Amino acid sequence: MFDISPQLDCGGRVLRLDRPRVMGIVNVTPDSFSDGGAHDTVEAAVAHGLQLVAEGADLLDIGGESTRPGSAPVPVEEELRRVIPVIERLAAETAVPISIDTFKPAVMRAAVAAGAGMINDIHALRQPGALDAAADLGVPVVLMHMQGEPGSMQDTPHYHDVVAEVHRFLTERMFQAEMAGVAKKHLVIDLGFGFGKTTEHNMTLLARSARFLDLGVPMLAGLSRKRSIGELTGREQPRDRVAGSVAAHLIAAQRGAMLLRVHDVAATVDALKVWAAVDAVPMPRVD
Ligand SMILES: Nc1nc2ncc(COP(=O)(O)OP(=O)(O)O)nc2c(=O)[nH]1
Repeated sequence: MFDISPQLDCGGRVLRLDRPRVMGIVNVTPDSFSDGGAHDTVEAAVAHGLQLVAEGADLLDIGGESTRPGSAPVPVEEELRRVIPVIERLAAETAVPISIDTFKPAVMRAAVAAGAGMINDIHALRQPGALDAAADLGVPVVLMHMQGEPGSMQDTPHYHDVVAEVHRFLTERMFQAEMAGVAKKHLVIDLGFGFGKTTEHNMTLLARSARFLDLGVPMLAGLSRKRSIGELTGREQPRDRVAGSVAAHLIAAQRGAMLLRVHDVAATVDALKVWAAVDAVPMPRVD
């Protein structure tokens, strides 16, 4: 139906998109909303990344700056200090693609030089220099929708039609990326759950996420342990939101997401195995 690329070439490490793939989150931050401080040393972050691969993660997403609502910006030198040693070690010690979760061009460039094979940019390459960096680096890049800035995005999110507005934004960012020289085969889109959106906005986007398949590129879904899951389930603590997160990501996969960005890899991998077994059952013949 849509000629979505069957794989992503992540700096020589190929990620086949024959089934939904699990992106394990490694936050090397003191203040990430769900696991801040748990892995904020090189050793702890590397150990956590290796653990996620052992649990079945198909790729890892390394982040050095929390983007939770109300988060404070991190200087580029500090972000580099946090993530580069971790990327170097994980790129050497595991064979899965490594993604860098950053919107700073300097961090993108240093991370790819250190062994990252994908850029995950919550600002969709809108920072000065980011489009050129992505074009120069020639690796897949995730373009995510955000309304506003992390510091204030959850104050009063408002849309006339959230699906149409997010679709328009991603269409425009894809156009800008391709005009700057980023190959379409390297583009991934992300609806940006929780980034300037109420729970109602998030659930509307999740329900209609198949609407975005006409953009012709893989879609990433990131709902893991987020506030909306907490609101729907009554689970105050992010670590208690595993079941709700797995349910949301299974729905995202069923509606076309090919990359699932999660904290709880083992639970997500298990859920996808059950889904795959059911999905493999041939449709009844219609004579
Ligand atoms: N592409 C993409 N990247 C993201 N990066 C961070 C977070 C926020 O989650 P987390 O990393 O767990 O928390 P924090 O930003 O506090 O480190 N969510 C997304 C997302 O939904 N999509």
